[in-house]
Amino acid sequence: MTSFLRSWLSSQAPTTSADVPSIVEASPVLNTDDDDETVHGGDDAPTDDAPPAFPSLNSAQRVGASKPARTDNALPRVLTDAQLMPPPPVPSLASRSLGVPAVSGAGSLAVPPSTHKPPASAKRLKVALAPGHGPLDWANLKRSGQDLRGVDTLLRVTPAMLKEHRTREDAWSAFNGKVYNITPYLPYHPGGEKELMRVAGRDGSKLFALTHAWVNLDYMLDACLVGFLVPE
Ligand code: HEM
Repeated sequence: MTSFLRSWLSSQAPTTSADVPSIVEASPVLNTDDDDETVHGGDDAPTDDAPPAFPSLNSAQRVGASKPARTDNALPRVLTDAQLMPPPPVPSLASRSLGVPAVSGAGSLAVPPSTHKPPASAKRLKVALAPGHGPLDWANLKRSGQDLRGVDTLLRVTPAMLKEHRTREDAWSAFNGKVYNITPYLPYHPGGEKELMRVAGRDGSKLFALTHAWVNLDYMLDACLVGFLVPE
């Protein structure tokens, strides 16, 4: 196209300087020639404001647009069962692995390791109480109004008097200045009769405090109070 214009201009008769160049209306120029010459501005550029062809005539967009487009009326293709992806297998409980390796790192959802370890010293052991001899049964016995003291009135008990009551059928013991008849409580003691009989006929305050100071002895044996420990 450019070479054609040049040859055309040179073939024209020379003009005088007085000649007024005429403005030629040019239509948008589309570079459809086979040659690779391009027009980018310069004297040969089109002088009007017509936009270039868009998309370009040889663009991929125009090529794609030549394909038949789907109309709105076209129904979507329904896939058959064979064409669909098969569903995942149903997880069976039997195939689940229970031996999941434990993750010990922080933030893990794994069950933390058990802290229920047996105590280092197995000195204090509870015994199996006979049926009907649980803590509630003892509480019910105390409320029953049954005489658990074995005495008519509260006594002043000396250590010598205390020493005389040291059999299973007649056991007294002193705890923190108070003397109790421990015989009724023997079958209810969670630590067993044998342990409790260790303090029969004597002051058991020290042993009691060493064993289970948190036990509310005064409340548990209030119905068994015999008297108060006094010096000889
Ligand atoms: C008459 C006074 C006593 C009362 C009222 C009494 C009461 C109790 C109670 C309520 C328990 C259960 C504690 C618990 O579950 O935490 C217990 C346990 C026990 N008591 Fe006594 N006790 C007495 C005296 C003694 C004495 C003098 C000994 C002697 C060595 C003793 C040895 C034990 C032992 C070994 C246990 C079981 C272990 C344990 O609870 O961990 N108790 N006693």
